[in-house]
Amino acid sequence: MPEETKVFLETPAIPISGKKQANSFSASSDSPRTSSPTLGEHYSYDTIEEISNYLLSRTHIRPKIGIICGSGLGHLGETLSDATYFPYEDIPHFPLSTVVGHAGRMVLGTLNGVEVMVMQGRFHFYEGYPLTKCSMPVRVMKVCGCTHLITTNAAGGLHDSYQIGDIMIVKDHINIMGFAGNNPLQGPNDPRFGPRFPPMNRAYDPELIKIAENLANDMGIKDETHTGVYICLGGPSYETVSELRMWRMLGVDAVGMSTVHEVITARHCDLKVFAFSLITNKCITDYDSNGEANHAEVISAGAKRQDVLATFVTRMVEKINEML
Ligand SMILES: O=P(O)(O)O[C@H]1O[C@H](CO)[C@@H](O)[C@H]1O
Ligand code: HPA
Repeated sequence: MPEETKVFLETPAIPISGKKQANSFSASSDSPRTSSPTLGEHYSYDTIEEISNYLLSRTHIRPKIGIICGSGLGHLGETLSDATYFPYEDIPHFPLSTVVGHAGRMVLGTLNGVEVMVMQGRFHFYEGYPLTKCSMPVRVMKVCGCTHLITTNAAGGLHDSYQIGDIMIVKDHINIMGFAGNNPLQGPNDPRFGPRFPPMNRAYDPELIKIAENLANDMGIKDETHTGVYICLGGPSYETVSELRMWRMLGVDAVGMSTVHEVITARHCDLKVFAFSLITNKCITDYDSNGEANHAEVISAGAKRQDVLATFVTRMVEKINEML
């Protein structure tokens, strides 16, 4: 019997309570209550294991790479072979995706022969989910056996030279929500995930950044690919002209409402991280402009670039797989 099949058969099926907790902010019974309005429900290690076992007991895929698809970028999940699809509403303890362009499914399958797990849709703070909940699936990836996270997003291009459809490889972020006391690692720390005070320099793996830059060159998209700094704002309102000018002054190249909490959670549990933004709109930094940021434009820019992005991610997955 192939080793993979054996693992599948030997993985105990975990009884599922069937309880839905989407949009529920009450503390779970295995967590201490806190008075923080941003902390909400705490996911214990046991709960994360329960979710992971639910997924692994229903597929023979044993992923080493987790992928999060940003707004309008979920098409990648359709390109997997040997795929099992898990709608979020069927996964115990999972929130629901509420944003257009986020299908709300976890997919376990292979990308060019490499076993991966892909989130078609992520969770955002502005949906009403605390950051611990938004980034909980990253811990599920870790417990499922992943060693690497590729996280993608749609973002507004703030750097003058960025055009719609460009890719920005993320080299660093500004955790402005953390400045305001909102961090996904807030609350009790379980050392089985990671240390109380994880470092965040080199959060975006320098070797993976180099590999991605070379890959962009090989793919002939070097001129449309940049390496820059991402900021996650709380949303859902887009930014004012003054806010954008301020971020630009502070060294921000692309603006979004996601990713940073996922990366913090991933580094906390020692996943290697690669992230990129698709520039879906140019940030409006001119008071006289009649343009307005809108989500339809974001989705449509994603749809136009879905094939290039799928190739970019698939080839990154192959490169990472060679390093495993
Ligand atoms: O970051 P992703 O999920 O790609 O989506 C981006 O697009 C939406 C705004 O149009 C926001 O959710 C922003 O974060
Ligand atoms: N601002 C914030 N988030 C975004 C944007 C933007 O311009 N575009 C896509 N996500």
